Amino acid sequence: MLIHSPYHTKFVDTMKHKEHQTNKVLVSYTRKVKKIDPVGFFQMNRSVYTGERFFWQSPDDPMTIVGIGLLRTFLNHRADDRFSQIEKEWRELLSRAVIDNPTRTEGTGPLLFGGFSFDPYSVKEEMWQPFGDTLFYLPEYMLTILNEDCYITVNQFENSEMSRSSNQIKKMFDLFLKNADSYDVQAPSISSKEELSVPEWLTSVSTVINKLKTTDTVDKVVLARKLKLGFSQPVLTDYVLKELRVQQKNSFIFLLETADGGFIGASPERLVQKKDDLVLSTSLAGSIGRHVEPEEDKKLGDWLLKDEKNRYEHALVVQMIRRALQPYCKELHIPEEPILLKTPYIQHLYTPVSGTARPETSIFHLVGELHPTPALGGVPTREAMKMIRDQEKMDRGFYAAPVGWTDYRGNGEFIVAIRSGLIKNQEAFLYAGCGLVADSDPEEELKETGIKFQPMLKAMGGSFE
Ligand SMILES: C=C(O[C@H]1C=CC=C(C(=O)O)[C@@H]1O)C(=O)O
Ligand SMILES: [Mg+2]
Repeated sequence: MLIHSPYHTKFVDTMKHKEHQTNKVLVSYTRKVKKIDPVGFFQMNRSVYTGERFFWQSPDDPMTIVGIGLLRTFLNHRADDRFSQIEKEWRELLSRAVIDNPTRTEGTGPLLFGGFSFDPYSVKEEMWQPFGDTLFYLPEYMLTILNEDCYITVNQFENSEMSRSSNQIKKMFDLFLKNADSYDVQAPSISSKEELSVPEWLTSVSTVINKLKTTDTVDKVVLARKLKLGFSQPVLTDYVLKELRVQQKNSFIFLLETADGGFIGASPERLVQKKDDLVLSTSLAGSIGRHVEPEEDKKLGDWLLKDEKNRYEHALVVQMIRRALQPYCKELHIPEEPILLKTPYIQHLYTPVSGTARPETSIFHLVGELHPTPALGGVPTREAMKMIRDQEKMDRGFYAAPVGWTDYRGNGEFIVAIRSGLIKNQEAFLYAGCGLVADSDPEEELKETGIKFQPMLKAMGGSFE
C-alpha cells in the first residue's frame, strides 16, 4: 500500500497507526442478531467513531450496510492498475483470514467499502487529497440488513490480548450493541450558496458542442459543474444521511466519512452488481424534470421516451455497456427500448442490463471495464476524458466515480457516485453533470444540472431557484 501524505490530518495519522497491522491475521466473526436500527448503529459511540464510518443503502431498503471503526484503510494514489491493485491487496489479506460466518448472506463477513476517483490523471484539488485515487475501508464493526434480517460482523486483527476464540469477540459485540438508538442531530444552516463560474462553464459547454458538431472523433462528452455551500457550523453527515434516506427512496444512499466530513449522495445509477455469477448493470442517461400534476408528469416522460437527442445520449451508454460486458458474460440481456426511472426531482431513460458472468470474473474487474460509462465520461472514452480534463476546470474527485462494496466471497455492488457532494467542515461542494451530444443546447443543460443539484441541496436544508 502507498501513502503519500503532504497533508497532516488526524485522518492520515489514524491510517498510519493502523498500518503496522497489515501483516497480522484478520479474525472475523458474523452472527444473525435481533432487529437493529441502522441509523442507531451508525450513531453508536459517535464521539469515538465520527470520521471512521460508512453507510450504504440500496433502493427501497432491501440491503443496508453500515460500518463503524476502521480496522484497515486501503489508500492509493495515481495507480494505473488501481482496480487490480486493490483486488490483490484484498485477496492477500483474505488469504490469511480466519472467518467465522455461518450465514450464506451476501454483504456479511469481511467487506470492503469505498471507491475510486473519477479520473486518476486529473489535477488533484486539495479537498480531494484524503481520498486518493482508491479509498476503501475495512470496518471494525458492521451491520448488514437484508430484507428484515440483521447480521453483525466484528473484524479484528489477531493480537496478544485476543485469541481466535469467537466467544471473546462475541462478548465485545454484545457489549457494543447495548445502546443502538438513533438520536437527532442539528440541521445545518446554509449561509452562502455559490454556483461556480457559470458563464465559464457555459463557454466550455459551447466549445464541446461545437466540437461534437464539427468533428467525427468524438460523439458524446459529459461535462459537470460545482456548487459551493457555506454553513454557519460544521455540517453533520448524520443529518444529511437521515434526510437522504427519507427523501430519496428510489436511489442508492452512500456515505464515506473522513475526519472533517465525508462524501455523500443518493445515486439512482448502478454501475454493477455481482451476486455469485449474476451480473446487473444499468444504462441511465437522458433526463427531464418532474411535474406535480401526474398528467403533466406523464407528458414529460412520454416526451423524453421519444426525444431523439435524449435517446441518442442514452443509446451510446447501452452500446458501451454491451461491449464492456460481453467478453465477461456467458449471457447478456439488454432490452431493446429504455423505460423511465423517476426520482423526486428528475426522470431518466433507463435500460436495465443483466448477465451471467464467466468463471473467474471479479467485481473489481467489471468495475474497471465499465468505468467510466458514457453516462459520466463520453464516447470514445479516451477523447471524452481528455475534453473533460481540458474543459471542466475542476477536479471531480469521487463524483461520478464507482463507489460501493465487495464482500470476501466476491459479491458486491458499485454505483456511479452522482447526485453527490463532499462535506468538509463548514463547507460542502455539490456536483452535477450532463451528457452533451451534437444536438445539445447549453441553456437546457444548465437547467438540467440545476435539477441534478436538488437532491443534495434539499438534504442539506436548501433549494435551487
Ligand atoms: C452526470 C450526471 O447524470 C448522468 C446520469 C443520468 C442522466 C444524465 C444526463 O441525462 O445527462 C447523466 O448522464 C449527474 O447527475 O451528475
Ligand atoms: Mg442529459
